[in-house]
Amino acid sequence: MPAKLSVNLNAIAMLRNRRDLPWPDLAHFGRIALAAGASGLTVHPRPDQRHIRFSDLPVLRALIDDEFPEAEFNIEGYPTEEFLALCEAAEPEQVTLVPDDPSQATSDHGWDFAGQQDFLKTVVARLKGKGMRVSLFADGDGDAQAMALAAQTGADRVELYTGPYGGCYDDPERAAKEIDLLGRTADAAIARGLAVNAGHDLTVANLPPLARRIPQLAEVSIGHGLTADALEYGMAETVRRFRHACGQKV
Ligand SMILES: CC(=O)[C@@H](O)[C@H](O)COP(=O)(O)O
Ligand SMILES: NCC(=O)COP(=O)(O)O
Repeated sequence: MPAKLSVNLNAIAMLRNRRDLPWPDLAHFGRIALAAGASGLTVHPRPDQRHIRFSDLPVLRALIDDEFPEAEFNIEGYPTEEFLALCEAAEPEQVTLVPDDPSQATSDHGWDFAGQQDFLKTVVARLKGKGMRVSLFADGDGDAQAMALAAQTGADRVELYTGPYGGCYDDPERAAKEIDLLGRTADAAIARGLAVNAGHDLTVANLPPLARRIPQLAEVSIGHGLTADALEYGMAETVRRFRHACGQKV
């Protein structure tokens, strides 16, 4: 089965937050994404709310429940008490736990499954006890032992961190090495009974080779590259609309 696409709204939220105005409106763009066939919406609220605001969560939950009941809500983040309470209130179908520090610009590594084993076991059990699927952000470095430890936490899935692969956009040789490592990590995860998601810096160009190497890929969550493409493919029509608003003949 092809991988499902969950559209990450963080980049659109960051654009919105440049002004004290309600656009671009997250629910509006979430609706467009789901109406176009996306399987779900992903958000990664951070403690400073620099992109997703906590108040966005009930709005997006209601959008899915009221208009797209087949779709999934995926909330990503570091499991502080505040984050866990947000998840318990929004009841996403999936929570992706990410070991990011509030000072990080973006997520840039997976969990230390040995060092954080007890902590993860507790958090995974709490979320699963409330009916949420749990995925753990993981380095795609080919470490089979790490996948064994990830499975021992009780999680349902891992999300392979594809940032290093995404960074190889101009270096096909390095990209091939990264795909090999990601593929071996996925093989080890699947052998331990974990399903495999992937995300970070995925694009229309780099996704097909990854999906060929990992045919069991359950879901990809994509925000930055997808938002960049949305701007590109919508720019010409938008300029025409603004020229018309200027009074020009279009
Ligand atoms: C978990 C992860 O990989 C991230 O890609 C993240 O959710 C993206 O969010 P930002 O774009 O806000 O960094
Ligand atoms: N989990 C990864 C994600 O949601 C999106 O990451 P990116 O495409 O914005 O890099």
